[in-house]
Amino acid sequence: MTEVKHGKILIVDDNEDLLKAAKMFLKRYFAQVDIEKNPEAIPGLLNQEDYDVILLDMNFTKDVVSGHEGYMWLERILQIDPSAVVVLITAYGDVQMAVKAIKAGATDFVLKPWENEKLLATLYAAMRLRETRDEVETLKVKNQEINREINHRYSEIIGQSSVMQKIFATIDRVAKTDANVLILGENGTGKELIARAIHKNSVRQNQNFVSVDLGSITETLFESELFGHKKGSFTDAKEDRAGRFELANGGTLFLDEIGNLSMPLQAKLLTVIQNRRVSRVGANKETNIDIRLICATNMPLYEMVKENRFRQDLVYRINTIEIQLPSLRERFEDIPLLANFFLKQYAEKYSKNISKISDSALTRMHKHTWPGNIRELQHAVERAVILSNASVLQPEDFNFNATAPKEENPQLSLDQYNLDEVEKLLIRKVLKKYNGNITQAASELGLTRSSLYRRLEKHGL
Ligand SMILES: Nc1ncnc2c1ncn2[C@@H]1O[C@H](COP(=O)(O)OP(=O)(O)OP(=O)(O)O)[C@@H](O)[C@H]1O
Repeated sequence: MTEVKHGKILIVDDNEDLLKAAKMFLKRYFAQVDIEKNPEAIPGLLNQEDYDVILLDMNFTKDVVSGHEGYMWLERILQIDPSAVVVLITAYGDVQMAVKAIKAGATDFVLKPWENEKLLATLYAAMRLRETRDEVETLKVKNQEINREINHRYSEIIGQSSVMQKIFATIDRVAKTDANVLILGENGTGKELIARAIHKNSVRQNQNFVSVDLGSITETLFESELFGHKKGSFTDAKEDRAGRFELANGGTLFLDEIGNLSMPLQAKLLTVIQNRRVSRVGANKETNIDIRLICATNMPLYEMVKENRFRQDLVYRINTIEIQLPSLRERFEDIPLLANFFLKQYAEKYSKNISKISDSALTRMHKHTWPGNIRELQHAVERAVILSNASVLQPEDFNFNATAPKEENPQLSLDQYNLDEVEKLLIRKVLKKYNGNITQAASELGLTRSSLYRRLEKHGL
């Protein structure tokens, strides 16, 4: 079976014999080989074709050997396509000139007269460079798109209550500093939203914001996830991988659910935060890391310190600035604002002509305790928007009854064989056991937090 040829090469040289010979040889290896003896045609050609490698002579005018023309055309090419891969053709003795050209942005050079094998090897290496540059470009664009999408999702922090106003003022003050921030608050109160807002308003805004849910990382994978690993350092380490600390280098690292870390892992984390250096699992070399650290938890960290379940020295490292987010129950006055904000968002998303939430529905919302806080309100509005056919949302569009605990101590009965009902009862029971703590409930149920959220949503809990 013949190998499929790929790659587009352009050769620009004033020597027609050289052009023909090179084309004859190279077209056996590349999908397209174009030749051109007049460099003035380069801009036009680059507009028509996306060449992987351009092989460029350095002198075009008869008896001129200065190489100036080569530099000039190299510069032009890189202006048109900054990621172009240009290999220069130079005569013996011009090596100094070629080195200078590489400094000016050329990828490599070949000496005239060349050996075909050497030319081929140089072009293959140049092609690989082009592919890598293309991949990096694609990844950059993808990364920007993902960030734009996430930033859009986290773009607005709604709240007029005095407690939220104080939080906004704190964000303004701390964002510009590099101080470590600890955000405390129940599930769904907006801890990640605040962390992203701090990053977005900081000098690190154009660098990565890397979020790690420590509650969902297993003890065995902790080091490899956070610090990275070298290929072969353990069975599943199929290739070298950077950890989250390295990925966040220059930017912000958000460690969510820090209260869930076991004592041994707290010690490991403390060492890295203190030294600001990480070494990948299986590697000897350490890398300096420059991160802004934001941590969050819904656990009572200070009580845990008293009970020796959380290291005091670690708390002191992470809590330079502390932000305590209120539960939704503590800022009922923000409910109409938040509910209308979500209404607008979901009416648009699901193309529904719903303009309002009725006063009676808003009054009913004030009576609800919102154990899942803003996330619960957001889901409640989303569900109502999907299910309603009217232009104004009414109390019955919200699943308030289902949300109120129906029985104090839900029991599983042996004659209940409906799997959905059993699942619902079980989730309620476990949630009750952990006072609504999603992370702990999910861990007991053997679920990730997001799959527990999906089930809460499904059962209207
Ligand atoms: N003040 C707010 N304005 C608008 N949306 C908010 C606000 N607070 C939270 N949300 C939304 O509520 C949802 C939950 O917020 P977020 O994930 O930041 O909470 P969290 O406290 O980090 O939750 P968890 O403890 O479960 O990780 C998100 O979709 C977020 O956009």
